[in-house]
Amino acid sequence: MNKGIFITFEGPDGAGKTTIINMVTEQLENVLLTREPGGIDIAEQIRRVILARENTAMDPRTEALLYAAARRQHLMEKVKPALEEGIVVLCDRFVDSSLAYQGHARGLGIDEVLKINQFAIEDMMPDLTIYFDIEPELGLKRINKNKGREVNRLDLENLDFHHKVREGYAILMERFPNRIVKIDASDTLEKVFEKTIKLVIEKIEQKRPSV
Ligand SMILES: Nc1ncnc2c1ncn2[C@@H]1O[C@H](COP(=O)(O)OP(=O)(O)OP(=O)(O)O)[C@@H](O)[C@H]1O
Ligand SMILES: Cc1cn([C@H]2C[C@H](O)[C@@H](COP(=O)(O)O)O2)c(=O)[nH]c1=O
Repeated sequence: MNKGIFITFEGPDGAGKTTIINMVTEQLENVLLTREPGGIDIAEQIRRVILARENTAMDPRTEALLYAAARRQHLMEKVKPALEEGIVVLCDRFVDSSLAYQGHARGLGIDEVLKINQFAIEDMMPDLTIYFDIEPELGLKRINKNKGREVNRLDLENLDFHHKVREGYAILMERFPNRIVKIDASDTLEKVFEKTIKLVIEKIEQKRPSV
C-alpha cells in the first residue's frame, strides 16, 4: 500500500487550477507538484505533440491514447515512486480530464476512455480530486486576459466543446461522489484558495492522523 497521498486538481480550461496548486504547494512542506500531460521528459514530449496547434488532423482516439500514454509514463517515473516514499503528490489534471474531455466532450464515451486508462493506471486512483467548477465563458475570458499563456489546440475548440467538458465533469461528480469534491472557481482567488487548502489539509490529516 502507498504511504503517500495522491491529490488531483481538475476543471475546465481557465478555472484557476494551476494558480491554486502553486499557492497550495507554497504553503505545505514535502509535497511534490506535477502536471499532466507532462511532468517528466517523455510525457512533456507527448504533450507537445498533443497540444501543437498544427495537429488539427489528430483523431480523437489517437488523442485519448496519447494522453493515456503520457499518463502511464508520468505515473511510473514520478508519481508512484513519490507515493511509495510517503510524499503528498499534487497533480494538475489526471484521469478525470481524459474522461471529461475525450470521453464526454469528444464523444468517445466515458466508459470506453476509462477502459484504456485502466490499462494505463492499473489501480492508482487519486485519494482526493478537487474539481474547480466554472462557466466556460468565464474560464476562457480568464485565459484570454493572461497574455503570457500559450494558446494550445484544445483551447481553440469551440464554446460548445468547453460546455461539454463541464457537463462531463458534472457526470463524473455523480459517478465518483466519494472522491471528487467541487469548489466554485468563479469566486475570488482568496476564497478559492481558502477552501482548497482546507480540503488538502483535511485529507492529509485523515490519512496521517498523527501529523
Ligand atoms: N479566482 C480567480 N479569480 C480571477 N482570476 C483568476 C482566478 N483564478 C485564476 N485566475 C486567473 O485566471 C487565469 C487562468 O488561471 P490558471 O492558469 O490557473 O487556470 P487553469 O485552470 O490552470 O487553466 P488551464 O487548465 O487552461 O491551464 C490566470 O491569469 C489566473 O491569474
Ligand atoms: C490531462 C488531459 C488534458 N487534457 C486537455 C486539457 C487542457 O485543455 C490541455 C492541457 O493543458 P493545461 O494548460 O495543462 O490544462 O489538455 C485533455 O483533453 N485530456 C487529458 O487527459
